[in-house]
Amino acid sequence: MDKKHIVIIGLGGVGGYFGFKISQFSELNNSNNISFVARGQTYDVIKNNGLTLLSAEHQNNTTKPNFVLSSIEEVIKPDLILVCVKEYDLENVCNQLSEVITDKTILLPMMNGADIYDRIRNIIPRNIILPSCVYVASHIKQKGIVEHKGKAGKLIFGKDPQNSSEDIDWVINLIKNSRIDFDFKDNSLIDIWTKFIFIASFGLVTAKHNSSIGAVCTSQLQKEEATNIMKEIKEIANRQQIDLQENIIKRTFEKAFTFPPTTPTSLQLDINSKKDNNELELFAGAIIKYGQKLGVETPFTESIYKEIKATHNNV
Ligand SMILES: NC(=O)C1=CN([C@@H]2O[C@H](COP(=O)(O)OP(=O)(O)OC[C@H]3O[C@@H](n4cnc5c(N)ncnc54)[C@H](OP(=O)(O)O)[C@@H]3O)[C@@H](O)[C@H]2O)C=CC1
Ligand SMILES: CC(C)(CO)C(=O)C(=O)O
Repeated sequence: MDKKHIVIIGLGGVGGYFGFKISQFSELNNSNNISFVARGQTYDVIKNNGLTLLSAEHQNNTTKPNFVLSSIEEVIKPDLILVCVKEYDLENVCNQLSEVITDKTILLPMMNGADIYDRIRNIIPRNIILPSCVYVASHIKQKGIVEHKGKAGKLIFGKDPQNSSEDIDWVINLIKNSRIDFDFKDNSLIDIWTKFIFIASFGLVTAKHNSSIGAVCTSQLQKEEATNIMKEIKEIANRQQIDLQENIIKRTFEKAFTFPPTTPTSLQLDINSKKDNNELELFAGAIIKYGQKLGVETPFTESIYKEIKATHNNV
């Protein structure tokens, strides 16, 4: 069988977890060519020491891919690209990717957000893009070293609505062989919005209070704030005929209870650690824009958006 060239862009929490599994499987079986694209210090560390994943799932916690590249320009004939960057880097990454992909390159974004497929499609009009969402609690411990906590990460991905008859069995097999917990759906839209309702509400509330997933489930105020945001997102989904479960809010809290209570969200970490960039626009900005477009009032999201902006100098 032909070896495939699989490229992972962004070796942070998500790329460092899912990309690690794909790379280590291919390394052990010599089954594919793997390239990691990392920048700055992350590039130096991975080039010299490989990528380290601290996780109860892996005794051997290092993987060395076939190639470590310091920029997307160096990517040659990729078959599959995992895009594992934060939303504020997405357009920059896609613009660079459009220069190196072939007609056959498949893109698998592993990101939060309800509009990721459309944003990639705006820049890359014809390739197969597999819409997805991921659940995993993992973060950069130090550059090139990723730490995973709690349950196994999960990937839910689906057919490209624009190219639904294309054969992507090899991608599904790759994910399966790499021992990634996954579901593959004909249509992954409901799953993407199910994740969005969870992460947008919990992300915004944990960011505002610098709290945790457990605190949003147990504090009366935080629970109420998250519920109000969820109601707005549910209405936005309804208007687009995305049939979220009737009891989605209750189910979302049940799902949240399955995380260790002290789990932070990535938005909370970024905002409260005063990083230069964060994904506030991916969550609050997107809800407000969808609301304006679809005629749905979003007062609770607007208010938390303003509060976070007013109280965090980095936003
Ligand atoms: N972490 C988590 O637990 C979860 C995160 N998500 C979502 O997944 C997405 C990715 O998040 P996460 O992995 O946490 O983000 P991280 O910030 O941990 O990692 C993103 C990485 O992408 C790198 N990067 C960005 N642009 C480029 C580029 N042009 N070339 C090479 N590397 C690049 C960044 O490099 P640098 O370090 O130099 O900035 C960074 O290392 C987000 O949408 C997030 O919301 C979803 C589920 C869980
Ligand atoms: C809550 C969590 C960890 C779940 O995957 C997440 O998606 C995030 O923090 O962005």
